[in-house]
Amino acid sequence: MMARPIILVTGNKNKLKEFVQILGADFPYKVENQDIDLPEYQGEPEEIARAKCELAAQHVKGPVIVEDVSLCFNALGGMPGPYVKWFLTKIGPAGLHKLLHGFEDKTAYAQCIFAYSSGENGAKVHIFDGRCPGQIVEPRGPTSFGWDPVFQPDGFTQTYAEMPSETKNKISHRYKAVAALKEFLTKSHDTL
Ligand SMILES: O=c1[nH]c(=O)c2ncn([C@@H]3O[C@H](COP(=O)(O)OP(=O)(O)OP(=O)(O)O)[C@@H](O)[C@H]3O)c2[nH]1
Ligand SMILES: [Mg+2]
Repeated sequence: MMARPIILVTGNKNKLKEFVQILGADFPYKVENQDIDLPEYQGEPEEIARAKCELAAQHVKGPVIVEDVSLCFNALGGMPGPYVKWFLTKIGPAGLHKLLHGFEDKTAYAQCIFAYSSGENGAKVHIFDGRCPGQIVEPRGPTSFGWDPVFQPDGFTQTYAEMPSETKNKISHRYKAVAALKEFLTKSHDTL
């Protein structure tokens, strides 16, 4: 078994909390968090996650996981996408909803990409992509996590913010990506 813990590099406490809840107690590795502020490149979400993972591996010099999240509006060709953090800082959740004012199509998807590297020289970066389709609505519910109040997943009448965290964590973009990551790392358990 891998002797060293896997380091999840993120500065976002809400992401970390959900990651730990979703991962559960039956994960065969020890995971620790390091809050390293990594620069994020521009580009497609997968390229951003890959570059972030390579930088994290250089810092940690061991096994790392990074997460990059996008909120993609279909009417805007996928924007704000990976730049949603900056939109959120400047215009807040209500502003995100207003961006779609002139568009009939309010559909969107939340995308979570995990990238894993063993941290060895030249190691492959493995990508795990989880998506949840939904709609952008007027903000409803607690404002403790990002754009949760404006994202209503398909099949639900509540926004992510309004639903219990156990429900969000069973259907979310993050749930789907963590499930794929967990399956990969659990299967590799004897070889890593
Ligand atoms: O309402 C939300 N529900 C979620 O499930 C969720 N997951 C991420 N986010 C936000 O979307 C942006 C992604 O940017 P991001 O992936 O670069 O994250 P970050 O910079 O905060 O952390 P990190 O890069 O250190 O890991 C940031 O504003 C995050 O707060 C979410 N908001
Ligand atoms: Mg970030």
